[in-house]
Amino acid sequence: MPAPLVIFDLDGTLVDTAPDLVASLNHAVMQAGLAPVTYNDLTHLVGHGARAMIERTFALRDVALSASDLDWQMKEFIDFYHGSMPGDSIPYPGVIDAMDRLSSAGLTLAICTNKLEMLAKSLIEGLGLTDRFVTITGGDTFSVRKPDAEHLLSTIRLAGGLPESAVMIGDSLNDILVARNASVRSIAVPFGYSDVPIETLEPDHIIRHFDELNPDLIERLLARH
Ligand SMILES: O=C(O)COP(=O)(O)O
Ligand SMILES: [Mg+2]
Repeated sequence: MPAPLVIFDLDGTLVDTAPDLVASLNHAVMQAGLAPVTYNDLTHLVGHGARAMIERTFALRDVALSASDLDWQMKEFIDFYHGSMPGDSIPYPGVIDAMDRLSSAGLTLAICTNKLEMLAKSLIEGLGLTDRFVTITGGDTFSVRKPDAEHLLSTIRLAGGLPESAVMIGDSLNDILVARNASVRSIAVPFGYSDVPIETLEPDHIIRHFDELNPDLIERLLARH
């Protein structure tokens, strides 16, 4: 039986990336004449990767976006975001200690995010956290992304784990849905970028702070499987 595997979502779960996402998005869309977006807008824009975030921003402003404009916007967004990493993005309070507790107890850690894999890996590298994760997969790593079960199941396979001994931790609908679709236990956090109260997503468990994340909790959740 492989070691239990704890899989983190990235934006809004492991790292508070909102300031840099908003700044990079505005860097791109303001060049196209759009009014800047705010943190509150972000909860409705983030979740399906950069391309969807740009498309949703144009839709929010009721401005048409051609395929070539989208390519140009993507390049502006990615160059700005990547160029300023890690920027003002910081891991959420207590998450480093929580990862220490899990790793010390022999659990394995991975990341399953809808961010582009390259951006996710650069950010984690910039924060000095790369060595903590056995696998980091992004929205473009496979042909599908969260909430498609295969994104999570493939991440678990790459990490050498098993769905029945894995727990997914996330802040948004896609994270709880992908866990449910893959028959994997889920934990939700309330401090991320969900556009609805996380209780309504019906995760298996909710933690208010990473102080609550420990090997015992993971054991208990997996025992209920
Ligand atoms: O960047 C996004 O759109 C979503 O990223 P996440 O899956 O890490 O929350
Ligand atoms: Mg998230």
